Amino acid sequence: MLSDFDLIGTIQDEADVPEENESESDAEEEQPIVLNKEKRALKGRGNSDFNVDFEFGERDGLYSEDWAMADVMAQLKKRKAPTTLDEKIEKVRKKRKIEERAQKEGTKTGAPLAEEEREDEVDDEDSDDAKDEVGDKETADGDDDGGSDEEDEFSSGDEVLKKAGKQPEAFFEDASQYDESLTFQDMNLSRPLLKAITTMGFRQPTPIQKACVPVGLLGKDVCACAATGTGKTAAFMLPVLERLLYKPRETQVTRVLVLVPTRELGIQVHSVTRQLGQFTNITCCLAVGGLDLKSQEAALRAGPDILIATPGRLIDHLHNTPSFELSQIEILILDEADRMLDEYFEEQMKEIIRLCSYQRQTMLFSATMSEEVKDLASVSLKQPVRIFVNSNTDVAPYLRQEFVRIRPAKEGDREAIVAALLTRTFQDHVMLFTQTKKQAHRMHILLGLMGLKVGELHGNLSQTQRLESLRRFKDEQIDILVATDVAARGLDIEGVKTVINFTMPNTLKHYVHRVGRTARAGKVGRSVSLVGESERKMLKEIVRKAKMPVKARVLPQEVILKFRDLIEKLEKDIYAVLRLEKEEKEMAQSEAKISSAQKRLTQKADEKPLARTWFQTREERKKERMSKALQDFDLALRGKKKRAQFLNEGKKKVLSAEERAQFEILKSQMYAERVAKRDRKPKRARAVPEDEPRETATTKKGGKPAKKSVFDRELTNVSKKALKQYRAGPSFEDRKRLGHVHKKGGRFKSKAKFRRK
Ligand SMILES: Nc1ncnc2c1ncn2[C@@H]1O[C@H](COP(=O)(O)OP(=O)(O)OP(=O)(O)O)[C@@H](O)[C@H]1O
Repeated sequence: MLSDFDLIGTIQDEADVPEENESESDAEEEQPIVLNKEKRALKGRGNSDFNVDFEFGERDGLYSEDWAMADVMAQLKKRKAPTTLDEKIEKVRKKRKIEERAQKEGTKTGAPLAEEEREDEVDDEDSDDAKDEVGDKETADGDDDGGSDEEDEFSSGDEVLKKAGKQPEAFFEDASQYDESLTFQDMNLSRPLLKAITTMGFRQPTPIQKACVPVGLLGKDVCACAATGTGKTAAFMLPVLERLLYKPRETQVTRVLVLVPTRELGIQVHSVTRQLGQFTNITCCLAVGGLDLKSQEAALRAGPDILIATPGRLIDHLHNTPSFELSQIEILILDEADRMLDEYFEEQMKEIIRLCSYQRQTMLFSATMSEEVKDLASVSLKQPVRIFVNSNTDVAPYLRQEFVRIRPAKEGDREAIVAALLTRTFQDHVMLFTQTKKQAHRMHILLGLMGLKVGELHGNLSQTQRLESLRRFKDEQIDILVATDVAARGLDIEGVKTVINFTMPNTLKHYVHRVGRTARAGKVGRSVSLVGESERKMLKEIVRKAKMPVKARVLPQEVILKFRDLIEKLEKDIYAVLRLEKEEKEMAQSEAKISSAQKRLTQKADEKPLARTWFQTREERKKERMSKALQDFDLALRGKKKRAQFLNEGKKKVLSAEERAQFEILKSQMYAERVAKRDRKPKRARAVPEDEPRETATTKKGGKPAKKSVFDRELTNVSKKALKQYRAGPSFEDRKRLGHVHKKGGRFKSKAKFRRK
């Protein structure tokens, strides 16, 4: 039955998460019934991309990272909502309990059960778990027609070399092979760094650290790929710190820029950097959104050695913090490089790279790579070294991947299944990913009403709320963190045992990052993803790429029904919590209006704060956003009237469980379609017209002219051909086709006349 679902192992629902130190034996226990040849071979010799003998050093437990976060926490705005969401949930829960008790006392027979009893009842069903047939890998892959071009280009270094018998085109050198016996002591690192490494409990370098640190120390440009949780942060930060120590600053300027896609990741990288540099005098500053602008400005003016930033906030500072510029940047690092170069950050990244010094070392890191990274490597890096310790979309080495099938027309079961999994099987250290902020919020309320300890993390929250959720999850005050993809990349939360995907993520790469929040630093972890009919394609791809057995998890139908029933009964309470939230929000809004009006009355005209500037005008920014949004909808709606109807109606009415799930899936489909379309588009290097003004780091601030912008390099390095073509102007045929050629005396003008001088 399940064989047509392309899975190669089945687990009963009660199967629990293995203890971390049981990873090997557990893997043995749950072997797939049939392994294909490829997997048998892999099992026999271990995973060639990841050294299975490698062990992460034990942390000594004494070290705490709290001090490294202290100044960041001090920047948070202390504004607090009158009541937290959990307090509202508790209020509604209590009210419901009182009502139920009163009802029970009134009518002894036929009364609904108290909530705890309902939960117990559901828990008792554990023993009824169904067993199911399993398919095998051979069958699973039967109708899958091979990998994409991208996969070929970004498969592991060994594979590429074997296949092509030559170096990959865009890269000057491949250094994916590393010296396995290399220790931290062999790396020529200074004593303060070695001391910090020991203090942090790192005993031996991870494979990516062994491969990257020596190359980074040589000052070479690097494009590196290694699985999630394998220590990429230290892999780029150690050579950075060593180079700063080796070549001390002459003037107090910022020499290293690390760009990250999310605020939380910025805070984390900043904290790791401070820990690695704790016995040095290297200074490090964090400039991410959501934190206090003024204290960031002051810190930037002091010229910290290393700056860790998110693109938006960095651009804000570049335009509004006097005397802060990037012309002295010696090392530029893009962490999560494929994300940094995707369409979302495209314009901002162009602006930042343009303002960076030409003479710099550039390092790109991610667990997944994309065409955009390859493009940047070829246009903007100097003879980059390619270090692919893992292939492009490998999941973490000790991750056990499971999937729950959502049957056709049963999309509405998703909430019930997740609730069942979280109450019965995966009760703590769980991250639950949803596609939309709205669904994340709903799941927080729903699970909270069921008595679970839950928090949420997504872009609709204030920065204080976001960090508070993370802290509570790390401190084990909450068991489940419901998050959107904002938490999918880079976050290193110790002890996450399980990642649950409410729907399959946008793309395979998103999947790799989400499930990468568990099974980090050599530990085991588990992912459970709900897969509906329309998401099977991605599942097939995951199964095909998996190096460890992939399992199907089956929940008994009666359990799902019980939870559906429970959710239905809680619907009223969810509404009550949402209403409390709305009331509180409206109240806060009117208070804010009154206080800002009062402020305006008392403020003199010349006291008004200066408006901050941005590299795009308001109009341009709006236009860019609109064009992306339109593209989104255009793609999703092409020939799909049903979707249009759904979207139109969906906004107005209260959605059913089915519709909510469909909306989640639709969101990721829209994204995936857009990415696919973008990848299909032939890429052309941008040639800068000669008359287009080129603003550079130094000319902008009124200094001497800068040497070369990134686009100059594009012109000289890659697109010589494009430049030649551009200078030559459009060909005669092209102009004729475009109607730019006028007949003169019945004859076309000669070709030569249309060539630009
Ligand atoms: N040599 C080492 N020995 C022991 N632990 C290590 C070592 N290097 C890194 N770690 C730990 O491994 C964990 C994962 O590291 P890190 O966050 O840098 O991974 P990553 O590869 O950047 O992951 P992602 O792709 O998700 O961003 C961290 O907790 C880090 O402290």
